[in-house]
Amino acid sequence: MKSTVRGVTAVRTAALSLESVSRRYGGRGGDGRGTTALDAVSCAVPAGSFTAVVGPSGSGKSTFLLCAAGLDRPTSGTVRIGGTDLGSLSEAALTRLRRDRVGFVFQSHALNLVPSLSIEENVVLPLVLAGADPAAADVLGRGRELLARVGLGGRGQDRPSTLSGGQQQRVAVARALVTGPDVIFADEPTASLDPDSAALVLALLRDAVRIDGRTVVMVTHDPAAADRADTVLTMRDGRLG
Ligand SMILES: Nc1ncnc2c1ncn2[C@@H]1O[C@H](COP(=O)(O)OP(=O)(O)OP(=O)(O)O)[C@@H](O)[C@H]1O
Repeated sequence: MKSTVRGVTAVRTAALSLESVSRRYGGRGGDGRGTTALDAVSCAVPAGSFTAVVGPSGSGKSTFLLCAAGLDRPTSGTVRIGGTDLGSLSEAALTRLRRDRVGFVFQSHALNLVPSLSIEENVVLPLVLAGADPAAADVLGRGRELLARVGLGGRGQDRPSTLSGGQQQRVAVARALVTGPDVIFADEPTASLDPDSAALVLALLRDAVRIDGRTVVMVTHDPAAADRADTVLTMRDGRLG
């Protein structure tokens, strides 16, 4: 099945699609009593692409990410991840979808990792939460493979606090990849990093797309980060412009 979104013919296999998604806070919006943070936003993100979402402060980027990732429910409209309509899911099913089919990299490296777990345990946490045995050879192997991939092969037994901010963000990217998700959402993943660490994190996200065929959607204020994307979506006053 095909549908037309913003004048672009989008196949149903888009990794992520939004159809006329609105999110209003605290009132009806447009009448001075509330805020329309997202205003009938439609877009289709093809599988295997890297999309940056940019725009001025308050334009709705975070709200876009929260709704697109199933962390918040839109007031109206439809969000699909891998063809699944998030609005049709119960809270429990939505939680499972976020765990199994979505990866997250947040802005603050301090918030990304669980301090009491080793780095390797952090990487495989989504698998363990889904019921995998943390001691199983394939789980351990996957964790080690991904840590080697992000250049931290020897650090698996260490705690996150022993790593630099940039190294912690690289662990967060490894964890975001561990389930082979439909979409990886990254919210300002380079905001707290020096330029060299930021470049490394962006290269890893780029490789996730180029090598693994993953789909990355990244909110950023950083022009250098947006430059690495295939597509740049610009938000203004809750709309894509
Ligand atoms: N929980 C909330 N309750 C009420 N209003 C909100 C809420 N979250 C966001 N808003 C409002 O929605 C609009 C869009 O906010 P949002 O955080 O999505 O913008 P942003 O582009 O991510 O901004 P920034 O770049 O500063 O992080 C703003 O007017 C904001 O004040």
